[in-house]
Amino acid sequence: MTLNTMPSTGQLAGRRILVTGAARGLGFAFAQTLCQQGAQLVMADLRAELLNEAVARLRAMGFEAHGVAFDASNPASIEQCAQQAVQTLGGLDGLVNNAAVTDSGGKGMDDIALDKWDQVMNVNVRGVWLMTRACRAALKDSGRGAIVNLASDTAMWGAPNLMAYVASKGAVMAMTRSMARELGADAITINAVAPGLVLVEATEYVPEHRHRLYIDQRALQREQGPEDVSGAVSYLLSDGARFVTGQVLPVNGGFVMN
Ligand SMILES: NC(=O)C1=CN([C@@H]2O[C@H](COP(=O)(O)OP(=O)(O)OC[C@H]3O[C@@H](n4cnc5c(N)ncnc54)[C@H](O)[C@@H]3O)[C@@H](O)[C@H]2O)C=CC1
Ligand SMILES: Cc1ncc2c(c1O)C(=O)OC2
Repeated sequence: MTLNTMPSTGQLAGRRILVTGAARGLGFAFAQTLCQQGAQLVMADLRAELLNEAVARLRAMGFEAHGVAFDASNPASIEQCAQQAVQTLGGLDGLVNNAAVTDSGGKGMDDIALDKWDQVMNVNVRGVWLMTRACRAALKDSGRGAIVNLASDTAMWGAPNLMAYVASKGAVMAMTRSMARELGADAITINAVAPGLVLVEATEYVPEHRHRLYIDQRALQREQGPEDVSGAVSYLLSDGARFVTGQVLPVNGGFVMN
């Protein structure tokens, strides 16, 4: 029995959207919300097994979701993933560049390993560029293409012991602005969402005092969950945001403000 079958009235009704890093955490929450808003999805991730479970969960709710395993650090794999998404969905109206290496080791800047730095940059920065490029033609064909990149408010306040990650998310914000001016020619919007510290599997390791610091400094003094972010992503992919591009939207309960 499915209560949620194919809404035709949501703000994303009929939109074909690729969400990367959708096997768990924020990406999975986005996938669920976008489906609830009427979208058809390809969910892509490195963790194939976890991805299959995630796709099965959404399908069991009556949604149209497909899984594609890929590695965002591998240019050929990105190209293949984009092609498969376009083929599976019969075109593409939206892209959420959510996949990222979020564990940059928790080390101070003196101790970041060179290969960790390279991995963070290759996935979080180069991956966003290459996936956006790989999806560009299909998003142009859509006539209403929209892209959302995941930034982080750590890049705004300068979180310590996360320097590679912070640098990568600063790059995502800057790329979003530059790409917006190029993609405007194809009537494609591109924006970034910058969440604060969100309680998900990936941040379970974050010490209690860091969570406390975030909560105490927020205008809204409580923990942030993935469902606190998905509305912003859905909005930026929707027709209501058709004249919003090149922007970074902090979604953090009023921690850093811009
Ligand atoms: N959790 C948080 O507090 C915050 C997260 N963000 C951003 O939100 C997004 C999602 O974050 P989380 O759900 O916490 O992260 P996560 O660590 O669970 O990663 C998201 C997904 O990306 C996938 N992934 C990692 N490397 C990949 C690769 N090479 N190729 C393909 N997929 C890969 C993972 O398998 C995972 O399913 C990220 O861009 C992150 O930087 C931003 C601000 C706060
Ligand atoms: C350790 C840690 N602290 C704060 C944040 C993150 C994080 O991983 C993050 O991804 O966005 C905010």
